[in-house]
Amino acid sequence: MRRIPGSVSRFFFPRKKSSHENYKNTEKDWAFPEELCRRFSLAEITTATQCFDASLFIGSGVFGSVYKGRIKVNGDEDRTDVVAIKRIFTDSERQVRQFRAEVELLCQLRHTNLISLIGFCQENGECFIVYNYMPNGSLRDYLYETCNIKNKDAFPLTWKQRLKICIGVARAIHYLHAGVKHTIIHRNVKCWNILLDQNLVPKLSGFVLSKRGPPVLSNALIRLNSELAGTKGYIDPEYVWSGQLTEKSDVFSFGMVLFEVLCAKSCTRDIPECVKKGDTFPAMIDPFLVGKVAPGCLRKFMNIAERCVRLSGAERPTMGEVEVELECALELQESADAIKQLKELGTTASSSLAPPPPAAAHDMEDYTYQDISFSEINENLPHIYLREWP
Ligand SMILES: Nc1ncnc2c1ncn2[C@@H]1O[C@H](COP(=O)(O)OP(=O)(O)OP(=O)(O)O)[C@@H](O)[C@H]1O
Repeated sequence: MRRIPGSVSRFFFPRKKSSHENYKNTEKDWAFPEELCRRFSLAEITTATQCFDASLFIGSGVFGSVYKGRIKVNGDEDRTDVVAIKRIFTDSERQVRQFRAEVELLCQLRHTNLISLIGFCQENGECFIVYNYMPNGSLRDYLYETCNIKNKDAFPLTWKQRLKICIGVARAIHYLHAGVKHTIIHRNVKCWNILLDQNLVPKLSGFVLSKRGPPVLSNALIRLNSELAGTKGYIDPEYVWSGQLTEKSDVFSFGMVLFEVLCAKSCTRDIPECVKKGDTFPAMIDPFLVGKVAPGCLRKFMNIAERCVRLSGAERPTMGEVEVELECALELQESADAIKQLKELGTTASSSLAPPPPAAAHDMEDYTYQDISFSEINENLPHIYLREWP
């Protein structure tokens, strides 16, 4: 049985010493296919970020610091585009390798629900990745890091907005697993890596840990022997035990995201605390959603989430199945809302001569959940969230 290194924090990496000291200055050794994306100069990056001015700093993650910037993307001299520039931490050879791998991977992918790579820069020992700027930040901000919310008008996200975000992310992961020549396993699906554009369209990001598998030829699961990497709380326990990464590892992490979306709580911190206290469903559901989610839709959504986080990968659905079932959950919500609205219109019309204005979903009477049995999911909650690490 594999053991996670003692210093478990957000990420798991076995540490490897750099094999040669000069790794930062190897930009010339990188035969990067430049026709696939722009290579920016360090001067362009410095100008774009006004010398990394603190006012343009967006935030920092494990792999680098992100700045908002303005840069000339096309040849047009007068036009600059708003971008996000990640200044990669380059303390080790591993980080430089990961930077190159992310650039090489992202420049070959195109999907509405994936973050777009605009270009990169590697110069003077510094590495940068330039992405499309996402004005609405990350899904995490809207669920449980609400102090970071950029657009207060969009908070709290409605249930249908959340469902559409989940469907978009499921499409992106399905594309990675089955829509490209070589299957890609993201390995770090989490709410922080789901960015939202101006229309709240989700864009999956954070490809630094992604792994490319063999060509997609059959329905057989891709199994990659890979060193352990991911984020605690989202990482597939089967991958932790076996060291074998499969597409189902992304399915597990996505299942955790689904629970976070429903509860507006973090699966690494808040949900385990609630479960320890003995909280159960439906009390764990985000209070803003209670009564707004149609019972049929809730049943379907919880069923998908519960199957995604099963201990055995073989028992989890594929991302294609998850995508279709989430679309079905959205249809269930829309048809329940339509029926309820019609009923309410009928009641009001019969008690008044003037035709009432159409009721918005949030004005309608609340749904109730007494017909749903939560016992199975409630029994499983400790197994899902209070798992002992091997
Ligand atoms: N393209 C982007 N547009 C707007 N904001 C972004 C973009 N990419 C990242 N950010 C924001 O920059 C901050 C740092 O992001 P980064 O991806 O480096 O780390 P993270 O997602 O917080 O964590 P981790 O490194 O653990 O994945 C986050 O607040 C993130 O939402």
